[in-house]
Amino acid sequence: MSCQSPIVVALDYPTMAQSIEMAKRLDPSQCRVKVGKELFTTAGPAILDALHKLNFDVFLDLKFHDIPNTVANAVSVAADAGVWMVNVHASGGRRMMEASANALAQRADNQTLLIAVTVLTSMDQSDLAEIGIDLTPEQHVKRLASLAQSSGMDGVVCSAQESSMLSNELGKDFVLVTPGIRPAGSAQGDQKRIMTPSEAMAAGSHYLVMGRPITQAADPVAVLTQVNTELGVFA
Ligand SMILES: O=c1ccn([C@@H]2O[C@H](COP(=O)(O)O)[C@@H](O)[C@H]2O)c(=O)[nH]1
Repeated sequence: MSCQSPIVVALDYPTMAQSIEMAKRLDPSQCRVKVGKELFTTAGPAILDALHKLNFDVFLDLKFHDIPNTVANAVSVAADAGVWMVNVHASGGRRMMEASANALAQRADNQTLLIAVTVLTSMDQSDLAEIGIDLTPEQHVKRLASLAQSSGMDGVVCSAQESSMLSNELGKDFVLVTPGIRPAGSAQGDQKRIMTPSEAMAAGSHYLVMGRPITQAADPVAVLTQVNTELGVFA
């Protein structure tokens, strides 16, 4: 399915039925979808097949973080399942990321994007300090994203607050996937480093992950349509 929109809707639900109910209300030409830990833990790989049958591009957001052999094999199985995008943690290090990138590169005609999580959008400087990292989020994101790029990743997950810096440092083709997207007036929740959809696109983000502002809205389709319209997706 060819999707013009940069929006990736996070289907964070405790049952497969709820996620499919939402997916059926959405149009795969107007958004992609993301399967994270909650949904995958309840539904397993069947959810990927179900969403593919509905013609969605699927981002499998399991943030793999383990020894190189384990992560490379997990990424390969995700590609077998036909997901559009899969991710690992950049903090797993160069050998883990290189092994994962090599696993996908060895596949004939690989179509799956492989990206690395830098600093979670729910974290600020005080959270980093508590785990022994005496850098600003921007400094740590820059370090991990540079490592990810030189380890063969197609891009990173970061906050849109770092998109402009990363776009300048690492080039416009390095894919920037940004959660923590909050339309003006929507609840911040547990996210610390946020931006509006328009600000994020202007900063250089390629894909905008949106969960609760869409899935918990009274009219999810109306919110998605409004964001797409603001971004000029269908102008
Ligand atoms: O740094 C990260 C990495 C992943 N996420 C995921 O994105 C969505 C965001 O959902 P909202 O409801 O829009 O906050 C969620 O699935 C997270 O697991 C992230 O937020 N930050």
